[in-house]
Amino acid sequence: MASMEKKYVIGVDGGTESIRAGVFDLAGTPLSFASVAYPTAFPAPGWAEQDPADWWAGLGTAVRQAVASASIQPCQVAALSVDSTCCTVVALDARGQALRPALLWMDMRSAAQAARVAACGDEALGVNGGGAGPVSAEWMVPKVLWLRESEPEVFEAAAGVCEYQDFVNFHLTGRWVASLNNASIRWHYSTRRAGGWPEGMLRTLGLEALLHKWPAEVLPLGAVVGGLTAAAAEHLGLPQGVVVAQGGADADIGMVRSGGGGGIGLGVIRPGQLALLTGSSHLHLGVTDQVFHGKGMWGVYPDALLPGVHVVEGGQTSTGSAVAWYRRLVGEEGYEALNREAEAVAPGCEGVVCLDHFQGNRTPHTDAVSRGAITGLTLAHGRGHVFRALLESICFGTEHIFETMRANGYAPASVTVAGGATRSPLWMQIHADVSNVPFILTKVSDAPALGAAILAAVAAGLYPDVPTACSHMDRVVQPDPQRHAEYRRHYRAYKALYPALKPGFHAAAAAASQAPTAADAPDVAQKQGQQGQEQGQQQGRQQDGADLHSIVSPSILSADFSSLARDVARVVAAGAEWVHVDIFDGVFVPNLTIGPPVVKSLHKSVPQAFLDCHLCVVHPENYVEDLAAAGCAQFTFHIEAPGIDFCCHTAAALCRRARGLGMLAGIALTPETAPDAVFPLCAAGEVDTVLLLSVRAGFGGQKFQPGVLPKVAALRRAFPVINIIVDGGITLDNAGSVARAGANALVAGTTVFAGKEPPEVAVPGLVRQIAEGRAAWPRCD
Ligand SMILES: O=C(CO)[C@H](O)[C@H](O)COP(=O)(O)O
Repeated sequence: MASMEKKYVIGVDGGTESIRAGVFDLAGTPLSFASVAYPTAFPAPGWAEQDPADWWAGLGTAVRQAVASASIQPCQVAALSVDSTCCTVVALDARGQALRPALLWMDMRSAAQAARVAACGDEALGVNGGGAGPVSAEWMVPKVLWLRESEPEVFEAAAGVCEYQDFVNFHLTGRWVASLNNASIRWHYSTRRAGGWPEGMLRTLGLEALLHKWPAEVLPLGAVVGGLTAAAAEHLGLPQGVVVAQGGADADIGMVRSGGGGGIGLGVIRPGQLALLTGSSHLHLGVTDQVFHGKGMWGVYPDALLPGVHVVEGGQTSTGSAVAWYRRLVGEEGYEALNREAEAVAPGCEGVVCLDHFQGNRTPHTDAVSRGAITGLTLAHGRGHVFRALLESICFGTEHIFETMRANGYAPASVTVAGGATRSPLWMQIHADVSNVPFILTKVSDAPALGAAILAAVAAGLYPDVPTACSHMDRVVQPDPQRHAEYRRHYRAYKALYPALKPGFHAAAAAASQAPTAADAPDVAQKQGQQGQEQGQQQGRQQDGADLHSIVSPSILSADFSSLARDVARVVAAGAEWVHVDIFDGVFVPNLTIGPPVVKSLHKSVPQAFLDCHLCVVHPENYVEDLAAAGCAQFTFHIEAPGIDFCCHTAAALCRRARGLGMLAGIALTPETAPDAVFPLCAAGEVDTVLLLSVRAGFGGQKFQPGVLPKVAALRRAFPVINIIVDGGITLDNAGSVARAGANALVAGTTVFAGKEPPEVAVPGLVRQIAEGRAAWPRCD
């Protein structure tokens, strides 16, 4: 029985599976823990939702139980603090009730929105890769963007948008406040920016309204949020007014540790230290006093932990959850049998190699649609091989994160690990062996609850500040050099998996993705793009296997720009079904041409022209709405363009946006790119037209490169009813052979506008050649 004068603090850890409350004395010694589990719904692949009412109910029960089992009186509780999963987003009404289930941190539905956020070019992106990204679907802004686009009525109705953490603090104290920790690492908030909020980014994304929905106040870790309201005190079984301290993201809080005699949290707050927080996921949080950015890692987030203490982050989204998934799949209640079987298997699992991306990859790839895989199976393998291979894949994933951090100049000097994985000596040993660093295991594995407790103690004035040093580690797992050398080989096999499987994952995601919603089509385009929309539906889109057209698309690059409308009207009258508009930005190609204003004028002057716009630009996603509004009828962008980066999922999302605005969607390939790059998109029906460049992009009047012909043939063999258009160096002499290879559409600039024959001869001549070439295609009936 604890003495009546003593004061205690409560640390609450709102996790993925459950909410846990721990009662601690001021030396950081835990007296009791209680936890209440809650369900997660997975309504669609990659989605994950929770009911905030479950968090609140669980909090009350867990705190009451923890206090009761600690055998202390409620009046002895001086303060409490809550951390939570990060970034679990919830939309609230004015009373703080959730308007829909919360989007759990691991929810990846906003992958397309994340790509758009990454492409918005705002300075607030600088915190990741110096602006090069990534932006994860896990984060606040993509999730809110999804909400606004997919459930606009919920977004409109929301009086508040916040995280789990803020929801709980609001109900505990009545104060509407965000955590500096969460806001810095997941909301693009920065202490280094006047006002802190990413206002420019929100404006660019049309999300200004979010500024009024987010909490107006931001408090650092350990600051006093307020006292328990009467209702909250009743719910928790504690006195009214008990101090509530600001918490933050569970893993970050787990890094915090008290000094003097401590044992709270992990104590990872010195430069060079790295905390590995394990649970359903792995989170790797390195401490640095330098602000730097690099590819494949998140942050560095300045002041995210404590003033002057910056965090560099890596993470794996499904680790403990993947292991638990397999255990349930093979019908085991616990891990004993599986551990025994895995121990009997040699490192490398006799060729079984897994990929640990069951819920996407956080770092270094930040790929929401990557998936888990078990490869190398033979009939000789058993459960132990697969289980060990899963454990190894997670350790390899961690090593890949460390390798990326090292490449960016941050080498973890020590790894302090906490959480569920520490209960498996086998797993810890594999981790140490794979990464060749000692893994330090803490005395107390529930680091987040402990970290929250120390914040509560500071807020209650029981400590002057968060101490900076202490290490009460009780076990170090040393790497074995021989096994490490052996694992290097298996690590290479693991690293080869993602690049090999990525095209398949992206093709599957593109195939599974849904049709565009009404929300994808902003008003502006609906108003102004109507005509292009109708044209898009009538001209050239191949539906239900209908016959392809023989299309000539004269490139206005060779037209007389002083009389552009006249030239365009002339070629249309001559029989050009499309008119090719080359939009070059001087960056993706070494030439600068025209943009949406010229398209708009052309559309106005020659409304009957089907404007076949070919964007040789970086970040084509930035122009889709403007071009639709201008009257573009076909939106063709390069798969190689920065912003698309060969990612079929991103490309599919852009095609859907274009189609949602009434345009045909085209994907262009430079001469260097193999046609397979667009096969998944064509197979998924996302594309109307594939444009194959037969010259280097940038200028008209170049010589046709026949290397394009086998690409045309391969594409046509695979996709008999898609538009294939060849662009560059087309003449009346070579058009027939290009069409014979499989093209049903040809771009021709010089030949039509500046050739030997006038457009009235050249256009019908080219159409004829295409028709004749197509007549030679093998019939498939
Ligand atoms: O600019 C181009 C490539 O980037 C094109 O090749 C142009 O659209 C076609 O011109 P031409 O028929 O004279 O080769």
